[in-house]
Amino acid sequence: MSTPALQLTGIGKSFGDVLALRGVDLSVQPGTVHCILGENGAGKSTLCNVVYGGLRPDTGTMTLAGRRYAPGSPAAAMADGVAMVHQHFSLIGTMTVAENLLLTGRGLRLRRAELRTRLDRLADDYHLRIDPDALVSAMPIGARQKVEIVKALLTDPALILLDEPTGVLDPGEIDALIETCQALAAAGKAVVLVTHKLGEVARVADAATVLRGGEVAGGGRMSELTIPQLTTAMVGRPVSELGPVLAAGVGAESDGGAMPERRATGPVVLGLRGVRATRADGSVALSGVGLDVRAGEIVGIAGVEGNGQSELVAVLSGATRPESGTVTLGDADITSASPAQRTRLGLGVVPEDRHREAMVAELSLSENLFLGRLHRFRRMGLLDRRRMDAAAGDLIEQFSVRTPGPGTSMGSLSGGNQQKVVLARELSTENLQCLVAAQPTRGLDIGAVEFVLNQLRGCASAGNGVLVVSSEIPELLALCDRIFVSYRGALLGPVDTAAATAGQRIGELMTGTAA
Ligand SMILES: Nc1ncnc2c1ncn2[C@@H]1O[C@H](COP(=O)(O)OP(=O)(O)OP(=O)(O)O)[C@@H](O)[C@H]1O
Repeated sequence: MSTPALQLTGIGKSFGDVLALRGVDLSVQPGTVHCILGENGAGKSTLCNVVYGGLRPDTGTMTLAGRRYAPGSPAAAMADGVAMVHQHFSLIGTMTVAENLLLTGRGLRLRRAELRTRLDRLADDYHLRIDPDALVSAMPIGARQKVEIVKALLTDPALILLDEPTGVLDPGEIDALIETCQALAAAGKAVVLVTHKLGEVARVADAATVLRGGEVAGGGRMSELTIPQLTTAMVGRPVSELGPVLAAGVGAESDGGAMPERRATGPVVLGLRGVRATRADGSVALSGVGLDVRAGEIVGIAGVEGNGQSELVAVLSGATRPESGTVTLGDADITSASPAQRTRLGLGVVPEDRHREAMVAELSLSENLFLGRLHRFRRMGLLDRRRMDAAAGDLIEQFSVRTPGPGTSMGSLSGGNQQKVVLARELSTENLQCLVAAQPTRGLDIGAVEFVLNQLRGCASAGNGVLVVSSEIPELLALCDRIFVSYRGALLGPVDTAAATAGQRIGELMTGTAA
């Protein structure tokens, strides 16, 4: 075996009382893709940030290509040949791709013409073609992700860390990213890929390491490992106990039982009639959409990113006012209602961009759980924090949020745990009639995905309507009574989810190749 591109020995890192990493040993070979797996809060991002110089480890040592390595900052890590693509995007939306890259490349003294040559080379070598003149805010999420990767590669790193890059991508974009990772490894670079998706691990990893509670819980070369072994190390229980959707995802049998059967017999709780909306650039986002969601049913919306799904959720949440058409919740016309009024009327919304739209990083977990509902805990004008924290404690336990307690700041939770908090809040909306959930399982570990799917089923079984917008077709098929496909601002379908060909039919509608 050659000298490892990266070697970690006994790395430990705490945040106050939270031991995020304990005694982590890791060896990444050059020319390989090394996947890091683990439940939400297992320490994956912390590990990447330690290697990238954003965090200093409390214990342990690192070597890079055999040389002692202790970066004091990301700039120092970059100078040593390490690059990182973070979970959250860092591009400036009001600037073009080239402007963003030149800003990053300042330290490299890149000139505009030289940048174009470099971009052409990266496009050829790593399947990363991007339009330098495109305005970032107008680009779909998958294209922005590519720009983030290009930005990281401009320094020609020997080691590149990708922290959950595929969470926001659709299947076609994931295929492209996998090709990029393989091309990077073929060029001799070491790629560290954090992911929750075991299908990707099976396709792309040469080696894998599982973190659990900040410790290495398993891993090795993929030629000597199976996906069910990795899953067991990750969740700490046998794969046979996973539910059917997830077991299928890891290629295992399950005794998790059949899907519950439900009938859509209730009244319409959420209704859209002739809803039209346009984007900032004047293009049509929703072209007269009509949809009914009934009490007790789960309706799914699939679609390739950029076909109107995000705008549909924005219209439902009250973030965007439609140009024409109506939206009703139960008997109430909520077309012009504010987000807060919608919450009071019983609409729960889990937006796609939770980080920006659904949480306040500086506030505590408790405050985030009861945002807009603090009146419940007021007594004679004063906030009864003890009662609020106790109620938060119940939700934290119910949703297995990994945190020291309800007073912890929301921003210090791991990405997946932040998401669980938003779900917990919206599912516990008072007088809930309908829940709208955009990409509800994005960024969650497989145990948490199973939990969320069961919560959504439970929400419908309790007599609420549920509308799920997701790019995860197997999850939609396992969950929904009816599925529509969002295509160029219209809803196509519904697709009969009981039909054996449902998945194929959805794929055809998504890509516009349906007869
Ligand atoms: N800046 C911080 N301050 C306090 N605690 C932190 C901070 N960053 C991370 N943590 C804690 O360290 C632990 C590990 O978090 P980390 O983000 O590394 O997990 P992760 O495996 O990347 O999770 P996810 O899959 O949800 O993104 C968590 O308990 C998290 O709350």
